[in-house]
Amino acid sequence: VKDGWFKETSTLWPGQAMTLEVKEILHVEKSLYQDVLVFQSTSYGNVLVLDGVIQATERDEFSYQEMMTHVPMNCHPNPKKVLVIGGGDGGVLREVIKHEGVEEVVLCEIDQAVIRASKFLPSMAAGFEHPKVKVHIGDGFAFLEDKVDSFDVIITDSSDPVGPAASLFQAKFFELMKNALHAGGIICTQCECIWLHLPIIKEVLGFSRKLFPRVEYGFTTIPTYPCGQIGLMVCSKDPNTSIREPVRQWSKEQEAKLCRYYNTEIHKACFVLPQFAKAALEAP
Ligand SMILES: NCCCN[C@H]1CC[C@H](N)CC1
Repeated sequence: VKDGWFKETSTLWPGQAMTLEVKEILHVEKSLYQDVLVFQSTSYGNVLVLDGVIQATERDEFSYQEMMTHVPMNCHPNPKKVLVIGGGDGGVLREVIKHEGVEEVVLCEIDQAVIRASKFLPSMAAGFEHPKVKVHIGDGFAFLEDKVDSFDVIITDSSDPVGPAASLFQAKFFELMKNALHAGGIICTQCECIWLHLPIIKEVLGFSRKLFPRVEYGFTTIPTYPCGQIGLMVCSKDPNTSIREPVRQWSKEQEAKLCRYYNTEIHKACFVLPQFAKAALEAP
């Protein structure tokens, strides 16, 4: 933090940086895996930063958490068992339990320090309170090694492929997720940005298309992520899952009560890509 401003730089977005004005530093910790920072910003609420990269701000996190959760969940007819890999800030958990049919959601987070830091973003940490939630501290890779036919939906809410989350962007991990899914199971993974990472996205789509009969790539808008948007890749084991069309939807009133970003129209719209991305990413 310099002159009261936090600057987000990364080799993953060379030559550009998001800066947020800092009101107060709330928490600094060096965990076993990464540097953890929480600060109160002047305009985006409290901000969670891992290894210098913005993970969530109170003002705009709902865009990412809602889309990463409700797009896959509403593609499944009756999701009961849900697994979240990563997501130690609690945001996705908070969204998953909005689906009443869910019986259990397991969170597998490698770094306990992230869960501790999430207490500084109470609207997200609230996700941990629910009786349906079970927390496992460990590596998602190792956790999935002995899981077969266990989950209806798996959401990989990871940081970027540099550091602790690097292994979550490799083909082997997607094989593990596929094996851990029930028949008809659906995965959703954080899948970077079309303005910055077309090669990474292309690679992930490539091996996913070999593993799953249905693969779709979409994005959501979120001011404090690089280039103001982040992608999500949704895959289904069932070739008949449309993914672009939800099989479940809330009423307009329910939607208004439960969500600030997600709705049925934006579920469909998020998969509409601009020409440069469509050309680069469409199946060969
Ligand atoms: N649950 C926190 C979200 C983690 N995903 C982010 C995607 C964009 C990245 N630059 C940083 C992590």
